[in-house]
Amino acid sequence: MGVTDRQRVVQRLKETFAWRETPGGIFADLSGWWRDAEVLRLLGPALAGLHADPPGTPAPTVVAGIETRGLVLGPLTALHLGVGFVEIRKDHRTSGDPLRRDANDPMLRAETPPEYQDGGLTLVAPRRLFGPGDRVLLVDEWIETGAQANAVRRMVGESGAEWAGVAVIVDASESKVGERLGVRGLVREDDLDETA
Ligand SMILES: O=P(O)(O)OC[C@H]1O[C@H](OP(=O)(O)OP(=O)(O)O)[C@H](O)[C@@H]1O
Repeated sequence: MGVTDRQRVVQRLKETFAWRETPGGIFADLSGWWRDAEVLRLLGPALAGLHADPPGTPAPTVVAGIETRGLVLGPLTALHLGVGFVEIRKDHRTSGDPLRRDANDPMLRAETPPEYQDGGLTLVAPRRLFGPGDRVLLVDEWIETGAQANAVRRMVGESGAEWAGVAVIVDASESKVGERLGVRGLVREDDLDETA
């Protein structure tokens, strides 16, 4: 992706983003991003390109994405990299899925801290989907505390695969979290003008 395309997608991301005031507080409304054909066309290459920094960084062999938005952005990025995609599920949302309860298909599991999102989250993925020899790039729309990305990194480590970092649209992480997890973002949260 050329510099111009990267600048263009960042511009469109800002233009189609909205902070919405609700009775529960101010929330980021990302629906304008997915509705915009140009954002959708440019996001995969833009997220894939983040990982090539610094130049010479070995390419990922697989992309992973956490539900919900990672299931959209991960495949867009994987398509551009020419690799496959692994869905990382939230365990409490998979309780009705018999495939997640198959003893012959063991799961990698990792928990966030218990105070995260009022009680903690357990992330799961089938163990057979990545392992030694793989470099796993996590793709997401937003990173803040890094709790979910850190849980995925532990799953990747347990599998024997290598961690290739996180490519994200909005990096709202503290610098020490970003450095520890290898986060690269298209925009910082501060770039999303509150008055947009
Ligand atoms: O850096 P962190 O503090 O871990 O936060 C970032 C995570 O939070 C959001 O997921 P969320 O659980 O809100 O996804 P949802 O759309 O499924 O509710 C986002 O997609 C990241 O996965």
